Amino acid sequence: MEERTLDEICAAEIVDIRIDDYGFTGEGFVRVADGWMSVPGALPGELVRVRVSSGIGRGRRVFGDLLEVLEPSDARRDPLCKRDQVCRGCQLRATTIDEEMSFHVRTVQEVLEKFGGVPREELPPTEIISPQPISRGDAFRVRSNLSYRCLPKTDDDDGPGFELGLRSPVQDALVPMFDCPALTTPMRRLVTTVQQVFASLDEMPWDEEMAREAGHKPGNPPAIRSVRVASPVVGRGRVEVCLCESEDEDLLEHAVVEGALQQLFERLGDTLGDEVGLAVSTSNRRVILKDPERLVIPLAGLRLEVGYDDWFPATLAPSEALYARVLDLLDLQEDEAFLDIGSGIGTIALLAAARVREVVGLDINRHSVASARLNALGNSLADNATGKRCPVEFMVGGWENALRNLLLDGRRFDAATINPMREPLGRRALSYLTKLGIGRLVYLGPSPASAARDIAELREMGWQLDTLGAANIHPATYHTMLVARLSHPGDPGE
Ligand SMILES: C[S@@+](CC[C@H](N)C(=O)[O-])C[C@H]1O[C@@H](n2cnc3c(N)ncnc32)[C@H](O)[C@@H]1O
Repeated sequence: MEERTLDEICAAEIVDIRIDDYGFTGEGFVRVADGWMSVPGALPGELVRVRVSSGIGRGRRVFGDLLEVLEPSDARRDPLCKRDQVCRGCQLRATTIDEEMSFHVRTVQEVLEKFGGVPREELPPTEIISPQPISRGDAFRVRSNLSYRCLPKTDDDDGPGFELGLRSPVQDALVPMFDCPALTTPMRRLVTTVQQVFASLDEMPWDEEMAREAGHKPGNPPAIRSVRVASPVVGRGRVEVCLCESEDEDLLEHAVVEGALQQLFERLGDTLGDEVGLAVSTSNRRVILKDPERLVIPLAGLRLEVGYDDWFPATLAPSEALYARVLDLLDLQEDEAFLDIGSGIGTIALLAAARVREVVGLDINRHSVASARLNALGNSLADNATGKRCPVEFMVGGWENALRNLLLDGRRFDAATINPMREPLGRRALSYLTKLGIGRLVYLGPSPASAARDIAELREMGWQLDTLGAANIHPATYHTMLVARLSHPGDPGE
């Protein structure tokens, strides 16, 4: 606890301060006499020298930039990244693996106490779900969204004329990603190739700021907002050039046949290998410039095809560890029916199919449901022991409607998974679970706070929280996947 007030700290500009704790996003956190201070990159227990970098904001909080660690924590390690201080994409890169894991465990326990209404003494122990072994040098990310910026060219400047990378919260620059330690080797190679193609252009394409200044009018050159890159395997991947909004209805057609972008697409088309797809898109349209249109990712023994509109995991080995543990927790039996709620491209449903009698997946994204159906056809879903193929069905629908429709159709299930994005499902949707006969549930929550809110609702409906886990699916970052197994004794008369 820091005894100075926020006004005193702001007036001093540079302060030496002791970090109390972590904030929710992995930053160092200090309780001040009349508020809070957040210091990204500082660890609990450390004495650090900080430059105040913001005024007193909402919730009486100020931010500080870490200038020097005066007394380092035992949990501090070499971040193995030369851009750690300016990038901030990996908030836990300078901590030991043990510290990183205990951060995830704390996150899960804190949200359940705060938003889930579960007293600390009633929480089951929290297990860590992570690839084994994991080391500081492991890189896992197989997709990334790179912002684009055109740099003003001056006569005496022979720089590249553009930046492609992550927006830095610390400096006015994009952090290049070709040597990012979070990216897998296939990703680094593809990012390097894209970077080289941009560097070879005679003229740099417009960026978002140029488009904004020119007013998004028809006739203005199409401008690039970002470039999405994904590559799970060396030589296989896809590149999507995302354009800024414009009033030009034929923007995509113009982009492909005119000006600086035409050269970019031609060179990308010539340079990217046969198994790397290329597309150009605005927020509501996409043109495929080069096949393959679908990306194939090898995951947990499955061959999964992914369209441009599908969500798919950003990491492979950590996700495989997660899915393996989820299947264990479900404890599926061969005469059971299983429901995958938020099935995406079908991964959990297809993994469960080898163990049960019947599987249904549901998702609001019709593109993902189409991909999941394709993936059901493209993978062997037969039970190893009996050789019998389990019927797998995927349906399009929002949580509440889809669950109600299943109920109206007289469908019944024994076990389910829920894997939303970052929003809770809410009470009404969750109330259908027991009506559908579901007695065992594994909740995979990418937003631990939202998951905890749903768990609070479930507990009020008589569900019991059996086990808790913290999955480290984005190693070196603060992102925690909350994994909870719940069970319900069943409603008499249902
Ligand atoms: C994190 S992804 C999970 C995908 C899948 N379980 C997997 O592991 O590959 C979350 C999924 O929830 C779906 N979703 C989001 N909101 C939804 C809603 N209201 N109703 C149904 N599905 C929804 C998204 O389309 C997305 O595919």
